[in-house]
Amino acid sequence: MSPIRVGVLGAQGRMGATVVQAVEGAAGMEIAATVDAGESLSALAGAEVVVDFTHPDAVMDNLRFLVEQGIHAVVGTTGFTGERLETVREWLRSKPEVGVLIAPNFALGAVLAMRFAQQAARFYASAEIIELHHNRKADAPSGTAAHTAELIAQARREAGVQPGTDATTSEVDGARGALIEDVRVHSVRLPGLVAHEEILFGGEGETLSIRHDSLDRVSFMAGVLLGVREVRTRPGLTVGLENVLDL
Ligand SMILES: NC(=O)C1=CN([C@@H]2O[C@H](COP(=O)(O)OP(=O)(O)OC[C@H]3O[C@@H](n4cnc5c(N)ncnc54)[C@H](O)[C@@H]3O)[C@@H](O)[C@H]2O)C=CC1
Ligand SMILES: O=C(O)C1=N[C@H](C(=O)O)C[C@H](O)C1
Repeated sequence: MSPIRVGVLGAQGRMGATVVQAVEGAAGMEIAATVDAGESLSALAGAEVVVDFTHPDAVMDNLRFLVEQGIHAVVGTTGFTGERLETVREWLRSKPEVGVLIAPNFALGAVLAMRFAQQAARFYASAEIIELHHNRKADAPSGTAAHTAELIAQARREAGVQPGTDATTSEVDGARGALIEDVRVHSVRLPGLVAHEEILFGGEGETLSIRHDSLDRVSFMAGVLLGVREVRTRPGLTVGLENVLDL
C-alpha cells in the first residue's frame, strides 16, 4: 500500500516541527509538504491529509482551503467555538467525502482525564480547573480546559445537578478565574512548563483531583498519527480524539 502523503501546517512551530519528525519516523506515511506563516497553501495540493498546528487566528482560513481542495485535516490548533465548528460543518456539506478531526488535546492521558472528569461531574456540584502551560502560549484558558469545563457543565445538566455555590462577595478582578459555562478555570503561565491540567471536585468532607501532565510534546504524537490514519475513513467533522479511541 502506498504511504499516506501528509502535509504539515505550522511546520516551523513547536508542535509542527515535532509532527514532521513523528511522520518521518512513522510506518506507512511520508511528508508531502510543509508550510509555515507567509508561505502559500498551494504547496499542500499533493497531500492526502494535512495536520494543522498554527494559531487560532489562522486555522479557519487554512481549514476552508483544505476542505475546498478535498484534503482531509487533523487539527490541533485551539480556538474552536461552537460557531466555528458549525462553520466547518457547513463547508463539509459540499464536500461530504472529506474528513476533519479537530481535537483540543491529542495526548492519551489528557483525553482520559477529560473522560474521567465527565464521569465524575454528576457526583460533585463543585468543580474547578487549573491549567498550567509554558509562557509562549497565545491563548488562555487552554482549549483543553475550556473543553473539559464544557463536558463537566454538560454532564451536570444531563444529571440535573446545579453547580455549587461559594461565599465570595469581595473579589480582586480575576482571582476566582474565568467562567466557562458555570465552571471556573484558572490559567498559569510559566517557563519550564509544557501542558498540564488539574480538575478539582469538592464534596462533603472530600475532594477528588484528576491531573494530567504532558512533559514533552512527544506526548501528543501517538494521537496525531492515529488521527492521520483514521481521518481518511471518517468523513465529516469529528471533534475530540475520544471518538477515534472509542472511549
Ligand atoms: N491539540 C493538541 O494536542 C495541542 C494543541 N496545541 C495548539 O497548537 C497551536 C500551536 O501551538 P505551538 O506549536 O505551541 O505554537 P507555535 O507558535 O510554536 O507554532 C505555530 C506555528 O504556526 C505558524 N503559523 C502561524 N500562522 C500560520 C499560517 N497562517 N499558516 C501556516 N503557519 C502558520 C507560526 O509561524 C508557527 O511556526 C496552538 O493553538 C496550541 O494551543 C499545542 C499542543 C498540543
Ligand atoms: O499551547 C499548548 O501548548 C497546548 N495547547 C492545547 C490547549 O490549549 O489545550 C493542548 C495542550 O494543552 C498544549
